[in-house]
Amino acid sequence: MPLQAEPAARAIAKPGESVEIAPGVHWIGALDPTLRTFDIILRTANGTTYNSYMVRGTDGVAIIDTVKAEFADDFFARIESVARYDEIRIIVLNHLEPDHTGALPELMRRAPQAKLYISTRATAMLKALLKPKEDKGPLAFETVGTGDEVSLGDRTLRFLHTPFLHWPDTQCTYLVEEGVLFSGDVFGCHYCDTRLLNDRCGDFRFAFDYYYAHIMRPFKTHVMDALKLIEPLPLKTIAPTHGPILRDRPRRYITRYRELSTASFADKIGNEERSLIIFYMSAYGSTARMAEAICAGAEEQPGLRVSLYDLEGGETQPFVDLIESADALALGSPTINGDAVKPIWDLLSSLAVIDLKGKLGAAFGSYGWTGEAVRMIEDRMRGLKMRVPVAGLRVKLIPTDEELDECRAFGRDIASAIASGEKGRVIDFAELG
Ligand SMILES: Cc1cc2nc3c(=O)[nH]c(=O)nc-3n(C[C@H](O)[C@H](O)[C@H](O)COP(=O)(O)O)c2cc1C
Repeated sequence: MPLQAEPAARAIAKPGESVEIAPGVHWIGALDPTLRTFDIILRTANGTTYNSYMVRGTDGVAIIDTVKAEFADDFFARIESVARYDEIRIIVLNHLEPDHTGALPELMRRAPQAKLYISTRATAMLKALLKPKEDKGPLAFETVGTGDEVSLGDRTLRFLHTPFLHWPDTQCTYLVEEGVLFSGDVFGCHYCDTRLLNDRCGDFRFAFDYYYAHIMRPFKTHVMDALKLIEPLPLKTIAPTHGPILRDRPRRYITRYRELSTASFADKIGNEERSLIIFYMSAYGSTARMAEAICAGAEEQPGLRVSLYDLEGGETQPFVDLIESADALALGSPTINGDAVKPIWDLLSSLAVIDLKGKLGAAFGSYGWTGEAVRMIEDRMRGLKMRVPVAGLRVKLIPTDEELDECRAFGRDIASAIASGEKGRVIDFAELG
């Protein structure tokens, strides 16, 4: 049974109408059902929504987040169906991503008396976003952190500092009296359904997990910190900025986030040993022979599990979990037209969702005349904040017996670098903020 069966039981998002999702709390967002690719990297099956909310108290109105600029007309029409602009005292921005701040400048023009509430980390971003003009006076905004509150008379908005979910400036906002958590992109997903509510719309579980995997996964440790703040809250509804509003058993989604954030592959299967994974591509077999010799050399190190994969025709996606729990990654590519081959780049780009900082990287490959691939792979590894302690190994055309000995030595050197490094890495996002 839904906890919040009324008043939204029969709600459906219609043009120009808001939807009441809890007493005095209205959805005033926008639907984008034809979208199929979001932020270049994400696919969506049936579009997305830009959820924005209005809270009415005895002492005025608050707007929580806005919508993407192209959908501003829908947003303003929905506001006008439930409030006058001169009633708006508070505008909360849970993070400043353009899909939730596109309509902000126009909202500020229509409701100039309203004050903005943002996290401290959002200050510089807000100024960059709005480019305040000296002659128009200072921006009316206040920075807030965990536990800070703002009152609407009989309604209280309390803020939770939840940085990096998934922007540095992310915060969540909790409506104390109704137990509604306005969670920003946290617990959101790209799924568009006019029925809006999780117990009424279609099955979106795949979209929920997919969104987590691509958007929240890089910030697992921050997800865990945020859950510590969110879990103790009495909750009736989670109101995210994308996808269904989670009013039916909202705690299921918190539990799911905890599951997805705690269980790394290594945690699930146990990983006492250190691990090196070698991936390679080879057109004529030379880089393959190097890879086998490197594998043999590395295997001489006790307590090191070495895996060897030919990327030919293979998918890179299944390897992402494996790489996340490995200590080191060695990539082998021949130089083809002055570059490493595409599957190697595909593998490297698929790793953007995991934290590679401090993980050990090494590169090798056969070449004919210029041999750029190895250096390029090493540069990319460093760009991903991996350590590259052993200089890359190149062999001209077919490796000789002596060169295969060098490959074995290269494998041993990688193994010793793994053995001397510390297992387990500390994720430090401070420099990003
Ligand atoms: C289409 C093609 C383009 C190539 N381009 C380069 C190149 O730009 N620079 C270079 O050093 N070698 C180049 N080579 C030579 C390969 O790197 C060399 O044959 C290497 O030994 C192949 O390694 P493999 O047996 O692991 O495939 C090229 C080879 C082919 C077939």
